[in-house]
Amino acid sequence: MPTGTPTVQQQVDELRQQIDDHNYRYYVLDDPQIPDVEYDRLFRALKDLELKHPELVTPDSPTQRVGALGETSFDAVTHRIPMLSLDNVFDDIELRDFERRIHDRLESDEPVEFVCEPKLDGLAVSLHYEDGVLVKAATRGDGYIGEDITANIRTIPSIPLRLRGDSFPGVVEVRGEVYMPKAGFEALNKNLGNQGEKTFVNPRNAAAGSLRQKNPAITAKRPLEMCAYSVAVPDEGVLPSTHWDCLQQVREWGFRINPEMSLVVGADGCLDAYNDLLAKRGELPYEIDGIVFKVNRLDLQSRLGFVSRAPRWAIAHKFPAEEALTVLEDVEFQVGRTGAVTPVARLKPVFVGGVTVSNATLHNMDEIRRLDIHIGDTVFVRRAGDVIPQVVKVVTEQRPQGAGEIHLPEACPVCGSDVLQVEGEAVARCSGGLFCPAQRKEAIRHYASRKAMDIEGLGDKLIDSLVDRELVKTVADIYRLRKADLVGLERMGDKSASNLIQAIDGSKAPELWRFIYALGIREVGEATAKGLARHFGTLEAVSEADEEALQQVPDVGPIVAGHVQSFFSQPHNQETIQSLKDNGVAWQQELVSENEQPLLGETWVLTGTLTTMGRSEAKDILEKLGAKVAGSVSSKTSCVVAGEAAGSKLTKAQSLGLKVMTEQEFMDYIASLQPTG
Ligand SMILES: NC(=O)c1ccc[n+]([C@@H]2O[C@H](COP(=O)([O-])OP(=O)(O)OC[C@H]3O[C@@H](n4cnc5c(N)ncnc54)[C@H](O)[C@@H]3O)[C@@H](O)[C@H]2O)c1
Ligand SMILES: [Zn+2]
Repeated sequence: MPTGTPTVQQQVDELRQQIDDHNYRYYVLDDPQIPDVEYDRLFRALKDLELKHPELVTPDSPTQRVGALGETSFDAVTHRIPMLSLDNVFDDIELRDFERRIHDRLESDEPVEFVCEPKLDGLAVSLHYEDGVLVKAATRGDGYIGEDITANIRTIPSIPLRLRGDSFPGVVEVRGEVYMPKAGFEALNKNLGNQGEKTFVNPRNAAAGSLRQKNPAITAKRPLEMCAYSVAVPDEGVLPSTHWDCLQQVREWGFRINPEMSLVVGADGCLDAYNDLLAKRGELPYEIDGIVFKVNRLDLQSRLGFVSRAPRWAIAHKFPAEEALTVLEDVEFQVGRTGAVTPVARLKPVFVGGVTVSNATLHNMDEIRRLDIHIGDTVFVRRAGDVIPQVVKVVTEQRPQGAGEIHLPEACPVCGSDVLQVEGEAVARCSGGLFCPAQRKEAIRHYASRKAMDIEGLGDKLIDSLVDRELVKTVADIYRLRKADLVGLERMGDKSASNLIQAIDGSKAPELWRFIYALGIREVGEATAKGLARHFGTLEAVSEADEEALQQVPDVGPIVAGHVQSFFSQPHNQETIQSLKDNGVAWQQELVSENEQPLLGETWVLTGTLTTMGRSEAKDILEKLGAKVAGSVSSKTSCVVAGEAAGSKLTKAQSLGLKVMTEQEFMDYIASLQPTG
């Protein structure tokens, strides 16, 4: 085999092979292996070679054909008029060339009027109506033969099954784009992701994949819409004489046409329309990949005619690509202000969506597994509008040998505390809580908040400055602040600094529940903090309690118990609590006061024989706790205590689905409401 530079023929063959493969994956499988920019590059390279060597052009070259048609489960439909593609321009020079070619062909310098239409990113369909009734719908296929997707098309609400009015010709073909709006695409992908299924790279592939389902019932559930952009009838004389007016006609028949269309004159008008639409791109509820300019007069269109795969009277001006190929160089884990540990992709910088992107979110470990992403992988990055760039696909075929697997770190990269992944929850979290610097600002805010330690004057901005200047690292540092540290920060004067020092001093003796709440233990809100304080009475007792003991507290289940335990098992947390004590923080021991009535407003019923205490004793206890004790069961009953040989009241309570306690459960419950020291 001769080595060295390949011959032109070899280069052409190689490009054709690649393009054919990509066409198949894109049009038939709806699963592209490269982003469009990469594909366009290959296509241009082939076109350029064929331009320089016209003798190498063959009729089956991808430059001479559109789309692709593979094995399909749909019936074939031959298009009466071929469904062609559009030629592209990528800048204003190429656009002016397009205009010049039109003037040359028409042998006239008279300004040409163009209809400007958003280039919806979906797939083209052809819809046939006979006597106003939809009889056949087809995909573009290879431009000559498409797939019969009538049953699927019928599920799309914006497509009329019957034309409106009575002014339509007997035979009508309407063409347009079926697409999936952005919101529907995101919801669909989220759903597919949750079910562990393969997601779509972009709305175009989602639309194509959804429309070409074997089972139309699935298509019916997909959020597809359609906009019409052309019409053909056997006798063209019955149509208006311009493209613009034809579209108005199609609208009257019941189709949606795109509201962003405009009518302009010359390449200058086209460029203005391009810039206007580009500026709107992010706000549109659907995705567009460019703008299409079409000569408005139909007589001029027929004089201009077609080249092999596209009309000469229309051109697509492409927008900057929103997807690009790059390499995942590393994955770092970031700790958010709530402790969420999220993987961030470090990418080889790539220009996409109008900016250079070098980071992308990977969301969580589930996403990493779903994408099957490894360090060193070639990936699709997508940046649509102002949305954070995302890795949407991995080209597994290009994975280098020894590509690194990605693991969730065991320790928080910021504070070293354990990282916990709770079962059933997608997000992993640093367990350092209050004492993880990444979470510090948020934690300090919480600590100082009104319901917690209630330190007046310690506001958000001041906390930012204190943490940024490293004057405060843990909450214990708050108590080491001096007036001199504060003056000058956030416009803090002498007086307000003194006030704050006083407020900090005044916060040193909180109720126990406030202190527990202030620690910011996950899922321990005000009510749970109160329950813990009341049940255990001291912080030591809370911190030493095992999960079983913790679950004795009302509303504390295994998850909250786990959070409490893991918080107190972290040495950092114990150190900071000690440091708070050393700095004079002394919470009050919890004492249930005589008139505290946790069961206020509740109605209880006692039934059957109680063995450890008499009924009246039980009634006394309940009433002291604030409950009313009633003699009969109703839907308003809060709880029924069923002693031995309980009878009809118990049966009734069960049939009403009321809360029922055995005597032992009742004893445990009232014990949990009373102080234990
Ligand atoms: N990534 C890949 O592997 C891969 C493979 C093949 C093709 N592609 C991409 O597909 C595109 C080429 O495909 P194509 O031949 O369908 O051409 P095209 O998408 O560039 O243009 C033609 C299509 O534009 C659509 N369109 C949207 N709005 C329109 C309007 N107002 N008027 C007329 N048409 C409108 C129609 O569906 C029409 O078929 C390129 O963007 C290419 O990058 C990508
Ligand atoms: Zn941490």
